[in-house]
Amino acid sequence: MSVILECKNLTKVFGPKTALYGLNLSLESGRIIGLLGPNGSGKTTLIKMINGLISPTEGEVLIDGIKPGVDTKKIVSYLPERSYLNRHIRVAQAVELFSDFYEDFDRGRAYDMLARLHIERNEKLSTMSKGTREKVHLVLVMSRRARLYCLDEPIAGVDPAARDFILSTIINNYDENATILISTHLISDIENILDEVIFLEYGQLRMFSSVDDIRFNQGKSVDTLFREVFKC
Ligand SMILES: Nc1ncnc2c1ncn2[C@@H]1O[C@H](COP(=O)(O)OP(=O)(O)OP(=O)(O)O)[C@@H](O)[C@H]1O
Repeated sequence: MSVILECKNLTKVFGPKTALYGLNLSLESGRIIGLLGPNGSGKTTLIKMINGLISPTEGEVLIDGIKPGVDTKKIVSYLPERSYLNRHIRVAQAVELFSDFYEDFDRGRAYDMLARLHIERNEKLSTMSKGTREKVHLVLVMSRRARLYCLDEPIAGVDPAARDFILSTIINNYDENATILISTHLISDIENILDEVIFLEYGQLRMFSSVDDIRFNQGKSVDTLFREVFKC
């Protein structure tokens, strides 16, 4: 398996706050990885640096061996914490936008997922509920044939019944050689699809483990372990 993401001494300082301290991490292709940690532990900061939205203060992040930039945007599909889609457009226009923007976008895949979620092509984003708008953005992001997907809280606003559907859509639609990095607080909803988990604490790597190791060697669910490790 090849390494798709590498963080070397990755550090981000915002004024008096250090959001990430010398993070060293190496993620292999073909895995679904949960990026977990309490509020303020650095998850979004890491995802933003992978996507080149903010630059490291020290150290570096490499995607398939290269620094974030135009070339990495071709292989990384990113779902931000808050949707940037223009609310005045319709679903079909959002699909066209992604299709024009990304060579790896699969329109058929997007329309298939939208139909299964009962989302009409003609509907305006402004008239949708927040959760439905989030589903549209996730569908667009997952309809790319990317090498690395970075999903920042993908199911936070989605009802529990739709969560299962969305998670199965995620696993059924991604190429087996791709990697998915998912930041979430909804651990019990998501842990069944994860291969590995990263626990961040105060901007540092507290643990990086396979889910099988947590289940079989420690005899716990990831959710239970998280609650024990980060007990307030
Ligand atoms: N633009 C910024 N300016 C100043 N401080 C920031 C900025 N962005 C993040 N931080 C700080 O960096 C730390 C990490 O924030 P980050 O958003 O990465 O955490 P998180 O793990 O994603 O949290 P949550 O689970 O609440 O979304 C926090 O202390 C936060 O206040």
